[in-house]
Amino acid sequence: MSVSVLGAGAFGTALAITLAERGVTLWARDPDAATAMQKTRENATRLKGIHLPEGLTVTSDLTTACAADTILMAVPMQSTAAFVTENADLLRGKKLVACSKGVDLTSLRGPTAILAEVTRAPAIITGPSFAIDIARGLPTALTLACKNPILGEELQETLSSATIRLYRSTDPVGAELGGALKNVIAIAAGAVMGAGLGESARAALITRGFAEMMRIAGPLGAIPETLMGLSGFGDLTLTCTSPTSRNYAYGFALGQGADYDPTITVEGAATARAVARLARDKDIEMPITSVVAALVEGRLDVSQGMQTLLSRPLKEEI
Ligand SMILES: NC(=O)C1=CN([C@@H]2O[C@H](COP(=O)(O)OP(=O)(O)OC[C@H]3O[C@@H](n4cnc5c(N)ncnc54)[C@H](O)[C@@H]3O)[C@@H](O)[C@H]2O)C=CC1
Ligand SMILES: O=C(CO)COP(=O)(O)O
Repeated sequence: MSVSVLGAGAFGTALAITLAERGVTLWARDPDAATAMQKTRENATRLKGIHLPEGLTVTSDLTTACAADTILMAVPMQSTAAFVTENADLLRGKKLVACSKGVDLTSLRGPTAILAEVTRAPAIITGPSFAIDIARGLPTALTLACKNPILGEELQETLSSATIRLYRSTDPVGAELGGALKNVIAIAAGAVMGAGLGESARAALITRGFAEMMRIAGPLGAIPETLMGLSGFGDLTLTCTSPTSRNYAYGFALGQGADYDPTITVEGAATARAVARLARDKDIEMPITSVVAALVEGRLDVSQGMQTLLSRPLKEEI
């Protein structure tokens, strides 16, 4: 099975590094960046100081990259739909594995629904994993979800490595929702810490945020229990507690009233807005997600957001 990774950001590059032993092609859209990476054996903008092993070839030629039979899609969520439409002929019928986390703001779809336009059983790799940890060869466990159990097993074999342990699932919708929704809660957790509201408040937000994740999972077609695994609870734990997370760091900046570099990928910002719409359409209560959407859109500040959450009517925990 030949493998390519599309998208030479931090995560795409990290995944390609782990697959280099078996041979892998990494596609970067910028020809100059691709040439520099191939020559210097480093992705200096995203993973400075990490060596790109010999088995990893970088190209900006998409046709060459898409000659592989298995393709990992690591372009950010909000660019995925346009990318798939533009390159449908190259992607059609391939074994496609989504690697992004989020919900498309225009169509309100997750990555596997978008990939399903061009392939029958799209898979997803998701779970607690900072790109830098993967690139350094630190141990990581992730979920590999695919509706087709035979293809899921094949991908699990191909994409596991000495340091990445992949657990199989046949619920790609649940796996992708876990990864998408945890980023929204991570923004909230960061905001609480940035505003100095304390670790107890953060623990409450993580727990009530997880309740929201579970509440919307079933109505969106997921098996809710999937979100109790690596792709949901696991990634929620990592992202809500680490300043390495861009979503957490963005929330932290909001909490402090500080600026945040708009060129940094923060998937939870658009996803909060998309999920708030889905929740409204389906009449599902998601107060934390709604507050994060309002923070991102500048309709509330953190103290107003917290007041909104605290002033809700008292209720049973479940
Ligand atoms: N960085 C991390 O630790 C992890 C990231 N992810 C997910 O991976 C996805 C990608 O994130 P990162 O690699 O971290 O982002 P990044 O910001 O490091 O890189 C994004 C890359 O995508 C490229 N890109 C942007 N728009 C594009 C388009 N229209 N066509 C082609 N290429 C395009 C950019 O040039 C850049 O190289 C996100 O959904 C993120 O949630 C998942 C797990 C870990
Ligand atoms: O998804 C991630 C870890 O699993 C990376 O999180 P950030 O996108 O918030 O940096």
